[in-house]
Amino acid sequence: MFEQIVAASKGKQIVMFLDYDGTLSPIVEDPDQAFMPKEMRATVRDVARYFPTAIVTGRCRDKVYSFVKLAGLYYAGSHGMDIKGPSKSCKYKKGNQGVLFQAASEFLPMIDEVYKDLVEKTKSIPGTKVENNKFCVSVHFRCVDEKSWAALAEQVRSVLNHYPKLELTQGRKVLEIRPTIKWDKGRALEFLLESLGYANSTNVLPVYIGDDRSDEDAFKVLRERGQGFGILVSKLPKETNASYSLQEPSEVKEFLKRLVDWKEMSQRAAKCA
Ligand SMILES: O=P(O)(O)OC[C@H]1O[C@H](O[C@H]2O[C@H](CO)[C@@H](O)[C@H](O)[C@H]2O)[C@H](O)[C@@H](O)[C@@H]1O
Repeated sequence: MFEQIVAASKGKQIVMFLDYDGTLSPIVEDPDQAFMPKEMRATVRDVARYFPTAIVTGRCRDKVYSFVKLAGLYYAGSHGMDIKGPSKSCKYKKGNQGVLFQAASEFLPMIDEVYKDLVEKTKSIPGTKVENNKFCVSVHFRCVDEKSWAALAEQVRSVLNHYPKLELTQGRKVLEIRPTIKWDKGRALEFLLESLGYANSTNVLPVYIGDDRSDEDAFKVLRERGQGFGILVSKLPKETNASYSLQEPSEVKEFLKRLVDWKEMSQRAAKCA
């Protein structure tokens, strides 16, 4: 896989898109404890030195920033509905990037309301955790007894019946509630490529690494564009639109390190030539 990606990048700018949970940080029981290992942070910092890099996540943007803590990156939170450019000087950044795009601002009051309703409705089911991700809400059932999963899903659906403008999708032991707008991680990827000046460019090679169903929207965009590569992080074989796979975050780190080493070496070689 590494060799193919490097070969395909000849004469092109690699742009890196990285999902957070299950990709940069191992899955843990408590979503508030999903810290990014130090070595991964250092690796992502190096990646961003050589390639425009974006974190694309279902999390609230501020929350994921509190885990990643790197200023030179793009952050697309709430499944890409909340996009911000690098906060420190960056060679790819055009002017003061600030908030670049918020796809669902009018949904904020509704999301706050549904969050409160879900907390109230699910509090009787032990282990449930409801997370407010600003433009979407996650209802976690990783710590819920399997016997109660159906009851929990039923409670969530009963709340959502009052919100026809919100929809339900499922991730890794999590029910995700989001606005029914035509926006997802795939659209966010396209938006970011455009913001970086690569809208219809053939001189770009986007690489998207992710582990969950919502990442499939981005893999699909890459496949349809016939451009770049999706890399699925999974221990098990799965139906996917990704081109390649890695088993776990530690393999993601090794792949990213290799990419940085290769870039450093080729820049050194170019200087000596
Ligand atoms: O797009 P992502 O960055 O992958 O976000 C998807 C969900 O990730 C988080 O939940 C997942 O990771 C948790 C921590 O390891 C784990 O406890 C949970 O079971 C996983 O589903 C995040 O907390 C959710 O809000 C995101 O929707």
